[in-house]
Amino acid sequence: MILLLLLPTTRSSVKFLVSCSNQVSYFNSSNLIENSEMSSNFKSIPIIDVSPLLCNKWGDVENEGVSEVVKQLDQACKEAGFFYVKGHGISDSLIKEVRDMTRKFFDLPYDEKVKIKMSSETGFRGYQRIGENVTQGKADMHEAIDCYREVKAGMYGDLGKAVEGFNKWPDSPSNFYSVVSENILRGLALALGGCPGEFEGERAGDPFWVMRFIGYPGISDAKGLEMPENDIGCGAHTDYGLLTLVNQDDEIPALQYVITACITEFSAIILKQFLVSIKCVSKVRNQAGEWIWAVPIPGTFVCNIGDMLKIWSNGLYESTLHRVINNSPKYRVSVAFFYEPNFDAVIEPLEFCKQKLGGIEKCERAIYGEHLVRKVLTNFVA
Ligand SMILES: N=C(N)NCCCC[C@H](N)C(=O)O
Ligand SMILES: O=C(O)CCC(=O)C(=O)O
Ligand SMILES: [Fe+2]
Repeated sequence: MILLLLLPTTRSSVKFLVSCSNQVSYFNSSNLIENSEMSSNFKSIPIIDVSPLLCNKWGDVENEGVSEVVKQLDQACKEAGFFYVKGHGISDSLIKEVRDMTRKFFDLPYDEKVKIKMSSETGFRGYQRIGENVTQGKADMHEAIDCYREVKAGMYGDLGKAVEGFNKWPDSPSNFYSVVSENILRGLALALGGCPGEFEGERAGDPFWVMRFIGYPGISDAKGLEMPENDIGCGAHTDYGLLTLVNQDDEIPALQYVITACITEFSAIILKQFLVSIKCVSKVRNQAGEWIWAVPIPGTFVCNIGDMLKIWSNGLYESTLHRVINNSPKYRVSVAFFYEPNFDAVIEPLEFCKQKLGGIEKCERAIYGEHLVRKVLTNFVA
């Protein structure tokens, strides 16, 4: 399958995205013309076929297919910071059905939607209106339904009180997503140099999963494509747990990541000049990063690492900064599944990850539930 998309990014430049069977590549038109050595500014985002992880019985980790995926996962986490997942075994029709039912819900009149309103009384489960979620001090242009692993009263003591409650939405798709996530995590455990079961038991044997059904309004026709990119669907953030799988609408590029390592092949000066030349400076997060569109590839999930895997890996894997901007006139839906540690798990750099960095502990310890509750309590307008 070859898919070619032209994305208008700024007035003076167009980004080409080419997706073929195992990678998405992008390059910038202005640079292409000036630079005959195309390879130096050509980067690719891997599409990883995780099927060997899903059919593995995990007794035999020497399996050739598994080693190959593990290598790809390791490279993707160290270089791009996110990747596409295919070969996950979830049918195209189910993936689409989940988005369709989400779209149907958001199509309902506000009075209907608000019947399953999220509040502190529901343990932050349920519907939140456009602008209710706040990121970096700004109201986000999205509405959503949040579901969490259900928590009975008293289950996690005082810390768990904020998230006690039951879901306001059927949680059945979470079972499928859990199986895929669990197996990708086994691959990541191997990639880091541990055993496949590293994140089971007390660490993430009872994952505090989260599922968000999200809707992003399109820009109105009157504004057109010249609208400045300030209507942010979801501001720049990292995810909180282990790994995230995003089921995003086909044909609407809106999710963007910062690539942290890939760009080290350019010198920072050349990169800066290049970004100035395409008037892209405001999008730059740091010297080594630019915003990259994670264009939708039907049948895949976009996967990124969260804050807790960053700590467990001692910073070998970064929790990748990302944001959502829906510049299209169409309403966009996505369903994000977050595979997280146990609510009460203590997270500190794993010994074998510390060894890889000369025995130095690069990340501070955390308790997952504390991290989550801190986020949840500050994520919404009063
Ligand atoms: N990982 C999760 N649950 N994502 C929810 C949206 C992230 C944005 C949130 N306001 C924030 O600032 O984190
Ligand atoms: O809608 C998306 O593509 C991503 C959503 C996201 O990043 C989040 O909810 O944490
Ligand atoms: Fe996110």
